[in-house]
Amino acid sequence: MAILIDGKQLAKELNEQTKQAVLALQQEGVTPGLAVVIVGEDPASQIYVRSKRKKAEQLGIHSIVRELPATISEAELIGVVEQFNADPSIHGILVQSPLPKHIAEPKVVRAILPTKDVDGFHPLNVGKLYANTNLDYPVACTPKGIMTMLEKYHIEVAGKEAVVVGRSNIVGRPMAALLNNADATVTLTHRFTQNLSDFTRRADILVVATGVTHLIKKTDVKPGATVIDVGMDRDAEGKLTGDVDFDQVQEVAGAITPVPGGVGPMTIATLMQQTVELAKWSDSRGK
Ligand SMILES: Nc1nc2c(c(=O)[nH]1)N[C@@H](CN(C=O)c1ccc(C(=O)N[C@@H](CCC(=O)O)C(=O)O)cc1)CN2
Repeated sequence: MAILIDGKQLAKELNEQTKQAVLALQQEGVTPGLAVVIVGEDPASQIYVRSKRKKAEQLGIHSIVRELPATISEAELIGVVEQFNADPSIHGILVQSPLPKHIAEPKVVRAILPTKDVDGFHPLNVGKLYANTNLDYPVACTPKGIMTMLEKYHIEVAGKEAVVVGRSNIVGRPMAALLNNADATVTLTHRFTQNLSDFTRRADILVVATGVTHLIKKTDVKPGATVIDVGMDRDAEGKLTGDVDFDQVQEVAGAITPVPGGVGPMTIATLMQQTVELAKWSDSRGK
């Protein structure tokens, strides 16, 4: 039976550390500030944004949520981002994804100042991640949170074979880069990968982020592997579930994350951690 990687508990611990870091910064006269922009009324996005606001408030982070109508133009949305770029009380800005179809998400992301890009999606920060520089820069929160989970559970990465399923800009691509930077041998698979199972069965660390309910079964997993499920799917009864068939896979995996209570809570905790880091870095630059 696999070890359960408890994201809820880890997030609690990380949030406590963040709370202490906020207090320390406040003693230096800096209150970290987070601006969250949400466009339209996607119910899941509204839940995530509400959780971000609530967590920021609990940790003493100044937070602004800007709710905009689905009809807003790309130029108007970029205008809102630019206002936050110029606001010295804001250290981290994020635009909740997905955006309505008429708005080009990459254009909006490029409008965020790289030094306030708390999601780590700006091409400059993505470039730093791929270049594996030792500079301070933000990284996409879900993969960064997963690296924290691996570290906290003492799961070795260097020299291991890691397979990432799904190549989104939010999870798959930055996840592969982080694992590569941590000296794993990484394979990034996607919807055109033939014989997916041939790859997943080689993985010591398997990260699955596809949005396909229960894509990964027991026979797709190497015995003893660490399995990280980033899926946020609904089953036939509307119950939240993942991309991994948890009941089956836990019988063979060495360690596994549940859904809910795995990666999700760590995404928000990492966002808070990174808001504080951006505030620290901006303070050290004298801005
Ligand atoms: N700008 C961004 N947009 C999106 C991101 C992101 O990192 N930046 N990630 C996802 C959504 N997301 C955060 O924004 C997110 C998803 C899920 C959870 C979470 O805690 N899930 C819970 C279950 C919640 C539920 O019951 O519905 C869990 O897994 O336990 C947090 C954040 C896409 N958009």
